[in-house]
Amino acid sequence: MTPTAIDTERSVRTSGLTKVFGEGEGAVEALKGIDLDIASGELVVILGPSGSGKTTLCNIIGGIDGATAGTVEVAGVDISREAPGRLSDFRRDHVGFIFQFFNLIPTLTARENVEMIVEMTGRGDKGRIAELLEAVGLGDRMDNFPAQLSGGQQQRVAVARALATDPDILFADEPTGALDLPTGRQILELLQDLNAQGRTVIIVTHNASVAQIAHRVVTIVDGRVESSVTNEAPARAADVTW
Ligand SMILES: Nc1ncnc2c1ncn2[C@@H]1O[C@H](COP(=O)(O)OP(=O)(O)OP(=O)(O)O)[C@@H](O)[C@H]1O
Repeated sequence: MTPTAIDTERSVRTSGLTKVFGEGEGAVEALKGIDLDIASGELVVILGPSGSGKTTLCNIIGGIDGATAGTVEVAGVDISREAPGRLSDFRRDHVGFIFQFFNLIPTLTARENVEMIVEMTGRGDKGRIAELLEAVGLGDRMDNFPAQLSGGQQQRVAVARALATDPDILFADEPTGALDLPTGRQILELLQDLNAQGRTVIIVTHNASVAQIAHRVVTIVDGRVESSVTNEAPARAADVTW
């Protein structure tokens, strides 16, 4: 599989993005003026050491958190000054999240975990849930609870759940962090396939090997973009090792 061609249409643009947590002496300036453009259909890996601001950046682009200063445009919408209610509409309509520890509801089956998102958001098609779970390789495990599934299988449920609302942009925060190498690699293959189908994919990680599959690697250090490097020949996820 070859990674998808990049559409020139812009998916994300941040300008002077700043985030300060807390006030006074205890204030932490997590982002110190981030200027970043991500094209529609790009697979971007955001790399950086622990505490550099990766998750904060992702949360603001994804509409989970607000900025202190600067602007954030996603899919043509300036979300930096949106009220919290409007931000949740934006998330529902445009964004899918995949987290390191899966964040599944333990008392719901794989199928019900995905169904819940469709019900909550009013987006997506309940009739497509079985198809989505099959597409992530869980056709025969749909009626299992999270505790009956391996870590990799749980992460697949999380991917299916993120896809259920048909988002424009998929965010994955350390999607391989809790997984062993073969299983983590399978999740990366899944993300690379979804990108090849045209979705913008943003992966946050401190695992430098994951960067090999990216069209572009953005390195964040101490709340600033240290570098943005285009990868002329992204690796196939199946070939990545760490
Ligand atoms: N809610 C918060 N309140 C106060 N400080 C915060 C909050 N969230 C993050 N921070 C601080 O902001 C800085 C950036 O944190 P962030 O989680 O974005 O880093 P990261 O690069 O994702 O780290 P990691 O790889 O460890 O997850 C850190 O100094 C962190 O302690």
